[in-house]
Amino acid sequence: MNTTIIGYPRIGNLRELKFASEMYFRGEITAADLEKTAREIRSYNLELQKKSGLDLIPSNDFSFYDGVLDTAFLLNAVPGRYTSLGLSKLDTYFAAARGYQGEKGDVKALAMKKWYNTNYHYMVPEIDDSTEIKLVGTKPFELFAEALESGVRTKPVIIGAYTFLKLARYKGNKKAADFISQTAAAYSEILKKLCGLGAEWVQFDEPSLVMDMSSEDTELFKALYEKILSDKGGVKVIAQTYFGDVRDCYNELCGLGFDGIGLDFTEGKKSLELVKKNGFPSGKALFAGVVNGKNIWRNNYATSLLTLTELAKHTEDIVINTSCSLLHVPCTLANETKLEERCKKHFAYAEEKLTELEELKRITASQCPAETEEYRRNLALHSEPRTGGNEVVRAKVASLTDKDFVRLPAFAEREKIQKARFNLPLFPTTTIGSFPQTAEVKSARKSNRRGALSNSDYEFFIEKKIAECIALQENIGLDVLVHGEFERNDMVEYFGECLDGYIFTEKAWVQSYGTRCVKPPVIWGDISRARPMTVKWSVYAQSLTDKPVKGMLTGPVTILNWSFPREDITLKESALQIALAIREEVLDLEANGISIIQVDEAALREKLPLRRSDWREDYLDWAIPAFRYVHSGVKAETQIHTHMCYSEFADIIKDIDDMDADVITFEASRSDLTILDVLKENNFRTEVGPGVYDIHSPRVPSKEEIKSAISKMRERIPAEKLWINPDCGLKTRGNEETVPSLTNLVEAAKEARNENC
Ligand SMILES: CN1c2c(nc(N)[nH]c2=O)NC[C@@H]1CNc1ccc(C(=O)N[C@@H](CCC(=O)N[C@@H](CCC(=O)N[C@@H](CCC(=O)O)C(=O)O)C(=O)O)C(=O)O)cc1
Ligand SMILES: N[C@@H](CCS)C(=O)O
Ligand SMILES: [Zn+2]
Repeated sequence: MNTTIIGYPRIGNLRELKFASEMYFRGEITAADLEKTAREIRSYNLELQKKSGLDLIPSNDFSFYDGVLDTAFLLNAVPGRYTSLGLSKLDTYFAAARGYQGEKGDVKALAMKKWYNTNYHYMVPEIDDSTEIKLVGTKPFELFAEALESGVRTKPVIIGAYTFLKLARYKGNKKAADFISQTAAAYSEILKKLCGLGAEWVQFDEPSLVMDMSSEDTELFKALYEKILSDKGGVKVIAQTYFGDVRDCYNELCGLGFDGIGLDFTEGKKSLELVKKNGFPSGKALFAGVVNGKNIWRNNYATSLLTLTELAKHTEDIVINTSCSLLHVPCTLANETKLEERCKKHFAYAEEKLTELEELKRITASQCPAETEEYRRNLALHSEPRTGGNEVVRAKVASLTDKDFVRLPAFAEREKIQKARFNLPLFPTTTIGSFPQTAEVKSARKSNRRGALSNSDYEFFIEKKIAECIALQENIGLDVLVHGEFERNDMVEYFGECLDGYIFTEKAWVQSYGTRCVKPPVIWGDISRARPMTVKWSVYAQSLTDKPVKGMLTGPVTILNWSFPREDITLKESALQIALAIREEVLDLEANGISIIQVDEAALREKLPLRRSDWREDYLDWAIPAFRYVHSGVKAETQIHTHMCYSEFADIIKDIDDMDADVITFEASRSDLTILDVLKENNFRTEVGPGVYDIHSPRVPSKEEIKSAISKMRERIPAEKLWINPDCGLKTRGNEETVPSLTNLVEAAKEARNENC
């Protein structure tokens, strides 16, 4: 059996691409400097994969921002508002990714959405009636040629035609089906060009095939590939799926002219069953995703071997693969200098997963796989008992009953009590929590970690930042304040560091979007709250002002979803353990005089199963109760907020209402406020603050722009339920953007208030 991977992380072992790109954005380096860093990362990754013995190495998995955006540029699906700015190719690309505000114009970024069930985000291509899809880009060809020059005939990786058309947003009357001919022609041309350059295999990523598919979807998929594959020249094409199984189109997939089919045997609940029941077409290669591309635990060779052995009964041509791109795991364990060996030996990041593939290859090639050294070592590792059990926590979770998940009195009564208590103006203004994590804040934290800044000096520094933040918000005139989250490196990692049962890493960075990375903490054992985590900071902030300051927590589902989870207990069990800990913190904040508490569930939607039939049992039936448990013990007059960003909420809007928060703030501005109609249609009960401007872009929104967003909101949301706030936290912004943006926001809210009188 040969080996391959679907893609490798592109940020660099020490986030070199992030730092170079951000320097480029600040005008500190040239485009050529940035390109040089990019080339170095690609070359390093190529050599590493070559050395690991990987048989088929991907190319074009590199991106300056996002692979879907790259595909839009490749296919000429770029709105005129970016191309007409008259910027360089690279700057036009970044304008679409981040928005542009400068001497050449003022344009918002493309919408950004969660990439299936991951914490990676892609840029949503926009297609209108005048879009002409055709091959205009050169990146896959250049990167193939670059690798070939280094002696590697790579497997170019491109987002597939079906997935591309499914992910695009259609702004005119035309729909995906109207673009079949153009798109197929462009993809055929890509294949011909790659073939001409000497490619043997090309991988088309088609994760949309693991979603529920209507008959129209199947038709679209077939129509595209019947055309594309009818004219592919000598190159072999893989349809690479991931994040689930292809139960709705397995037969169509097998019936089309692909040379390879990539299936996910980690998350694909029915992948093995599909092959066993339907067989696998002869003459095609099965790319078997058995090494988990999303989690950091060492592969269990016994389990993988079992799958591969089963598959071998149906096909001789198996390529051992990862379950998805390694984009979703950190680069290398080599930089984890502080992780205890007893833990580290259970971990495999991207680089170590390459070794796992090589070992699996050796094991499967052996006459007696179970006798091989690699297999035995792996078996011993997986047989070792883990420490970290907490019987008290387990017993508490086991003893929860229905009434623990119900907050009383009911929403309507609480709403009245809270209106009287807070006496806020119409359209109260607030922010989502974080204020700019400036270089000053990051470097103070870094000094503290290194021991150069004492704990007391660091705490003094954080207090100073909180005081500045409260004064700033009072000056601007916001109604409900926040402490600014300066003490946090990240809204999940911070809690991981405070909770027992977690371990955290040093350099395990994973790309979240563009240049932004996260370092997910690892759930090692049972979770419990060792000590108060946020009370000190919230109480200090509240002591500085008469306005309410929101206590700021991350909810259990988000903490779980943005951590590397355990695989030895269920997600539900971990979520409830975390919920116990966060509930203790909520009650502690309340007992210490904090009257409004925000529990962020930014990632609630993220791990919603991709197939509707799995939604309730596999997820919502425990995720919504986990949140409800966190706040069911607070008094009626304590106001509970929650916040969500970067997801489609429409189809779970009733479940979101059922979280029973008093107020929810949503990401909305990058999605053109489409959520508003859904709120209206569903008679949404929770008070709501749909974001009035996009914080992930450096643009400063004008007062008029914010007023226009508020007007749209007022048409659909009862005035007494509407809050005014940005889309998400301000941590990625600078003060120079934050202050004018919030000033405009408060002015716009005031004007709207006056108009309402
Ligand atoms: C809100 N979002 C979040 C998601 N996931 C999370 N886990 N957290 C989130 O907030 N998903 C959806 C959205 C959008 N996604 C993101 C993801 C990441 C960021 C972000 O701002 N990331 C920062 C890193 C944050 C962090 O951990 N900072 C640390 C370390 C800082 C650092 O890099 N230090 C350097 C030196 C820096 C210097 O002084 O120059 C070093 O140690 O070498 C910290 O602050 O201590 C990023 O920069 O990528 C936002 C939204
Ligand atoms: N309170 C967090 C939520 C981000 S989703 C913040 O403001 O950064
Ligand atoms: Zn957010």
